[in-house]
Amino acid sequence: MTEQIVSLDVSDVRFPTSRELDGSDAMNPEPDYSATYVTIRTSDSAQGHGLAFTVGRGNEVQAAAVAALRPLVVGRSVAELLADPGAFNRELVGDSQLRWLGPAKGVIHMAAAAVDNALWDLAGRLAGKPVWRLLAEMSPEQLVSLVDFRYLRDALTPEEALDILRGAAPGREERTRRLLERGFPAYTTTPGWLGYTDEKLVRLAREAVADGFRQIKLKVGADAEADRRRLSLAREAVGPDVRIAIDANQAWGVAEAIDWLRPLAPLDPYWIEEPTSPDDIMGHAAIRRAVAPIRVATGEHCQNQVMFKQLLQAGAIDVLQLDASRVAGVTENVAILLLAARFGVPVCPHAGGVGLCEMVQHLAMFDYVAVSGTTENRVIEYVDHLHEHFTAPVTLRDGHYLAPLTPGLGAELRPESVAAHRYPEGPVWRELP
Ligand SMILES: C[C@H](O)[C@@H](O)[C@@H](O)[C@H](O)C(=O)O
Repeated sequence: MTEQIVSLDVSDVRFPTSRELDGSDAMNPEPDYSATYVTIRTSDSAQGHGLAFTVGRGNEVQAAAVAALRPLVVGRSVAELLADPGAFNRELVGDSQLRWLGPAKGVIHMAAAAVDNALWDLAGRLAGKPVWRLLAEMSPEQLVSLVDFRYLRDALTPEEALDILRGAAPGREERTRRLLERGFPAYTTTPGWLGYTDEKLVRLAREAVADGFRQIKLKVGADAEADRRRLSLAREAVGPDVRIAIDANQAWGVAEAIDWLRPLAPLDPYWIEEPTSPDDIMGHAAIRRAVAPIRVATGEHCQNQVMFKQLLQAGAIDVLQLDASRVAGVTENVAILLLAARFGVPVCPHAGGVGLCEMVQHLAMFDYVAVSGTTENRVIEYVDHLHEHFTAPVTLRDGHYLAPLTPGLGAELRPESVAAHRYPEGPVWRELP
């Protein structure tokens, strides 16, 4: 393989979801879903696609950050990059000038995610495999070579990572067979947005159960009395056996979270998600101790593998919600899956955004086949927004994600959708009142 990467294109694509869906939560009253959409092309005309999910105006800043990574990518040999994706990821994250903007956090880290994911998409397409399968067929040694252990060794050594992967190796084929047959369990956030009326919430909750979901999620944190009412309506609608997770999107301080959750406890919420600042590790630990048996979940705004390491070391979470575009792509997520396995904490990926369902399914499925080896207490989030814009949208059956078979990572947007939603010149935006 002598090809080179010849271009890296960045598009600012935005969907006016706040007007269409009212998909609001306590911290995002106008969530226009946006994607900083990345396409890398090789001299042989192969392509790889990645994206960073942002909300509305945030996409402007995000797109500029991805463009700043261009010199690290264009002109590089494809063979060299694919031979050692771990080394390439360390270059993206460790660039001696851009790391000043992080290091390894925020907009510049999400830019690295979009580029890393585009490279994995390219790798999957060249191999003719979906990325979950590409990863699941790599040797334990190859997988361990993806991980940057520099700041992880006190919690996870390369030897321990190898042991986890070698321990899971014998069952890989059987689990792949089961995955292809049944898919991976999902939960749905579709009924639970704050902007929905009680009637809509009840109708969508019932529909979710009829569609085979065994868990739904409700947004909370804006109005304590409304939360109690909505949770009891949802509980009545789904019955005692379907799990109801609740998500505060960082609305509370630590003591406030504990107080707010007390009257909700009799309604048996399964987990409380993002109860407080995503950076507050000790705060999450204190909330977890106070609200058990309600589980504490977080991760969609967790900046990097070092923060996840500390959340795990501090015993601060029961559920780890990795995100495809927040940390530095598939490569860093492999490290996070290994950390979670080391601590025995289930991974339930965050997917409430554009393109996240399409990407995170690969990570959860790889985890099942080759890392944790189980789907017990593991569910991938599903939200029914915007899948029609993707060339290979997710498929759900009976509350399960079916394993994707299309080569790559799934982040490719349909060219017509990009043209229509490009900001600000796309017709969808020009025609809005
Ligand atoms: C603005 C977004 O829709 C968020 O509300 C969403 O990502 C959410 O936190 C989730 O857990 O799905």
